[in-house]
Amino acid sequence: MEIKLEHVTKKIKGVPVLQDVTKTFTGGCIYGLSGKNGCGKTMLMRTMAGLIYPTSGAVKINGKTLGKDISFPPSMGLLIENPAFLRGYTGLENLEILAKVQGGVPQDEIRATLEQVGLDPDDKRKYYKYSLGMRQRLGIAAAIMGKPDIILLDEPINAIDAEGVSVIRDAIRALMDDERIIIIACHDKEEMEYMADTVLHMSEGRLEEEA
Ligand SMILES: Nc1ncnc2c1ncn2[C@@H]1O[C@H](COP(=O)(O)OP(=O)(O)OP(=O)(O)O)[C@@H](O)[C@H]1O
Repeated sequence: MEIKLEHVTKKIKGVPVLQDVTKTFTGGCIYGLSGKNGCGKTMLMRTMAGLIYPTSGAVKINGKTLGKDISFPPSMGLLIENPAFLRGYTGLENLEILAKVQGGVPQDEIRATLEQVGLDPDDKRKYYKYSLGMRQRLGIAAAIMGKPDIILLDEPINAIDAEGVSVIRDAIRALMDDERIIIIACHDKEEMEYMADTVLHMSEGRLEEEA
């Protein structure tokens, strides 16, 4: 797997939110994106996911340009902001519905994914009764379910307690292999350094690498 950002610039109403970002992400590494609120982490993730297209420059997934050759990365799990789950269904039911849309993830794998993020697949509570942390765990489960080639997680541990953070960290680590690209955005630099293999720092829409 390879995600190549070539001189990616994004302007919104003339204001640059991404500035000349050039970077190649390859499989076998957990990348962290850190930086202050508003520095462009979410915008960069949206761009890599094909949710927005650059004003100039290109995003290539295994050599194919988003918005030109393909619309979205073909195998991708995404957690950005609040995922839209159905309030009247349980966590398991929500993932089953998503799995159908995505072309089928086996039931035992859905249950295992829920357990991996510390949720009980047999919990009968509906989504609207879930706490903020449980909602976030379900969002992570939805993003990693089916083990997609590219996993983009924007602030995955925001509302999660200390014990949960280590559960989530293990779940993400377990997904690592030579092919998969995992990118996590987190404004907590210390936590980021703990979770990721390489931390990239963003400032005012620009990307800088750290040693
Ligand atoms: N829909 C929008 N219209 C105009 N500007 C926007 C829009 N969404 C974000 N921005 C701007 O783009 C810039 C980058 O925002 P982005 O959400 O990528 O930051 P972030 O690093 O993810 O921040 P946070 O840590 O708060 O999530 C900010 O200056 C923000 O104000």
